[in-house]
Amino acid sequence: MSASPGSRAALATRGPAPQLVVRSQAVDGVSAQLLDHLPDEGGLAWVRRGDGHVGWGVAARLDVAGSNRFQEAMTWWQELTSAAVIRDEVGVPGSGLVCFGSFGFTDQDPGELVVPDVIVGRRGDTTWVTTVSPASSLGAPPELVVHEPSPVYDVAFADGARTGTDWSSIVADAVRRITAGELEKVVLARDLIAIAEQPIDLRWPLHRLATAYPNCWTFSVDGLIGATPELLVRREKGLITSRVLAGTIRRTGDDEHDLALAASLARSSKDLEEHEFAVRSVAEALEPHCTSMNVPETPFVLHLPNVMHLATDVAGVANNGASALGLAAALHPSAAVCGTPTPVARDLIGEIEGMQRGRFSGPVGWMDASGDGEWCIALRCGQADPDEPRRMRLFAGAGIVAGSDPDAELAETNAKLVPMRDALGD
Ligand SMILES: C=C(O[C@H]1C=CC=C(C(=O)O)[C@@H]1O)C(=O)O
Repeated sequence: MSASPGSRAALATRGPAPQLVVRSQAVDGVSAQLLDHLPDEGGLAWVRRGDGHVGWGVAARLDVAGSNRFQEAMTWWQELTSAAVIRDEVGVPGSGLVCFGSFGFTDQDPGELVVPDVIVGRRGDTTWVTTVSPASSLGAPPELVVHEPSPVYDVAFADGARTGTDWSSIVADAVRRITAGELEKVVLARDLIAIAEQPIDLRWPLHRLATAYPNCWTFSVDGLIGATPELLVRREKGLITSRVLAGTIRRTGDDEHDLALAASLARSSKDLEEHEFAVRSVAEALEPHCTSMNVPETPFVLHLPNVMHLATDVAGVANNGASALGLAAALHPSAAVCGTPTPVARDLIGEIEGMQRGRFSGPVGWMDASGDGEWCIALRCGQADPDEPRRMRLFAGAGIVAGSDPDAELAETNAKLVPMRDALGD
């Protein structure tokens, strides 16, 4: 599966939203994994523990950038869904009309919403197919075929915008500026370039990510693929949830030692401080949208195969009609990917990080016609190069506070790059 170079400009929808006819039907006897159904071009995916949905084709698409991007996307989706004729015979989250989407970290980084022609979804024992067609040409549900991805061989990795040593020195600079009182926390990121012998079939790393990181959300949207552990926001039937992560320790592979490390993470004042900034930013952004909110006082330790994180699950009851995307817009950028205070951290990132993040650390997810959906933060991910299909940019960042050690932060970003490196066969 390639990223369909050039699709961004060619398929951009700027005029009135098209009128779509949508039908979701349950299908029996489908035992293949959702990702197995992805064709070799332009597939979309959102999978966790075998559930989720995959899609292909483009029934409608909006490309957005600029300070009004979230509002533009919401208006487009509102118009598209109100004009659509939807026959949903399944009635579970993800059936009916859905779009996949991703947004840049900054206003200038482009993002998109995509409605596929075909969506295959699964929730527990229910598997369904959704077809989306223009009103004039109602399509029949396709035969579900299993496709084999091509293995990725001989991947070489090279520094991206900065060497590790240079990146550590900008972390040291950030620590000085935090100590001087300019700000409290900033999240700094770096990139790594992966170059394979042959064009990269994105389905290969996607399968490996979904297998190795079943508790993460494995995604593919327009050439951005990854397995993220951080749920920015889910809205489902009036319930709003968010999983906030910040504060990290590497795993060693020795279970007993890792348990001791988890205990030290839970006591680390530097990590607890870093985590607290992130929780506060999420709680403050969600508060106007919730009647009652549960924000646990103490984080738990989330164990992933490569790292452990301090984690807090925030929950609330929606008190207004804000869609999942509206909530994601209110939350982005949280202090898990930007810092505190947000504007100062954002400026510092622009000043010293030395690279364009693109859609890394922006919202990535999906939404249905009622506005329910899930938006995660695009972490542990890579961006396929639209001009060179053998190449991907991989990303990782780390939260910097007054007590941060630049070498330890560099090691942390290396641990966060492991999922994508392994998925590409390193
Ligand atoms: C910015 C990243 O992680 C964020 C999410 C979890 C833990 C983080 C940390 O401990 O620094 C970061 O805030 C990344 O994975 O690239």
